[in-house]
Amino acid sequence: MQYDVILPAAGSGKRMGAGKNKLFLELLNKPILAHTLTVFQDDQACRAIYLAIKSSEKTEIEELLARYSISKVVAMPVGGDERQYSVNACVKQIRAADVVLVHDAARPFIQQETIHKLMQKAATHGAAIAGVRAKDTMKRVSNGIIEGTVNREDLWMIQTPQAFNFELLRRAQQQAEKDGFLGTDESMLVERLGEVVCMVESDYENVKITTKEDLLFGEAILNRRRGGQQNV
Ligand SMILES: Nc1ccn([C@@H]2O[C@H](COP(=O)(O)OP(=O)(O)OP(=O)(O)O)[C@@H](O)[C@H]2O)c(=O)n1
Ligand SMILES: C[C@](O)(CO)[C@H](O)COP(=O)(O)O
Repeated sequence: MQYDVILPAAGSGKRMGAGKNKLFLELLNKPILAHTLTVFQDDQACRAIYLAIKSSEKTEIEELLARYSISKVVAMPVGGDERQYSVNACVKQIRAADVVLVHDAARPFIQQETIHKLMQKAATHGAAIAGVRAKDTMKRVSNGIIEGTVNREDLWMIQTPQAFNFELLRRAQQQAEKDGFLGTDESMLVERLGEVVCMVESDYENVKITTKEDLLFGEAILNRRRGGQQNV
């Protein structure tokens, strides 16, 4: 079984505060984007990569693909002002596919085991997303006042990849576009169609590099993996 992957990489990295797209920041002397691309380049189950980019970064990304021998990128559409629009720009480039994964390019630590579980679940159930159980108590707050505590037993922190039967993903994106609906992940677009979305437990290392603290965590993860240290 194979899958195609959409990697939205057209963000601005505002919360990182680096003054540039955070995906060009390096972890152990390799750009975050290169780390993420390498995961899918090295996965024999990955047939093709669709990469949403900023038009101003096209040359830099082409140089990065050459430097890291990334040959599976088949399209680099220009992304939109919102993550959802960047993903949709890639969806519109795909003529036909069975299972398509959507994965934040800012999540370089995804493990192949999780990817393959998602691919298989989406093939049989239509939609499956990665996540981990909430570790902190979650509360609703209004104007600085606690309104209530959410039952943590049912709460998951959602990640990517999010895997879909391609026709379902395309239909969900088309309906959201028609309705002017903007979500924060692809699962929301499928949920609003009334379709079932399955949860696949990922791991706490699959963080999205968002603020500068995540860079410290990320380098620690890579050092541990390179050192082969399991229980650190
Ligand atoms: N208009 C956008 C916004 C985000 N992304 C991508 O979606 C992923 C997750 O988005 P996020 O972590 O929010 O990245 P940024 O939007 O760059 O960060 P910020 O919100 O801090 O600006 C990233 O790989 C980012 O490049 C994208 O392709 N197009
Ligand atoms: C898709 C996502 O990574 C799931 O947690 C998250 O919603 C992306 O949010 P962002 O603000 O676009 O980074």
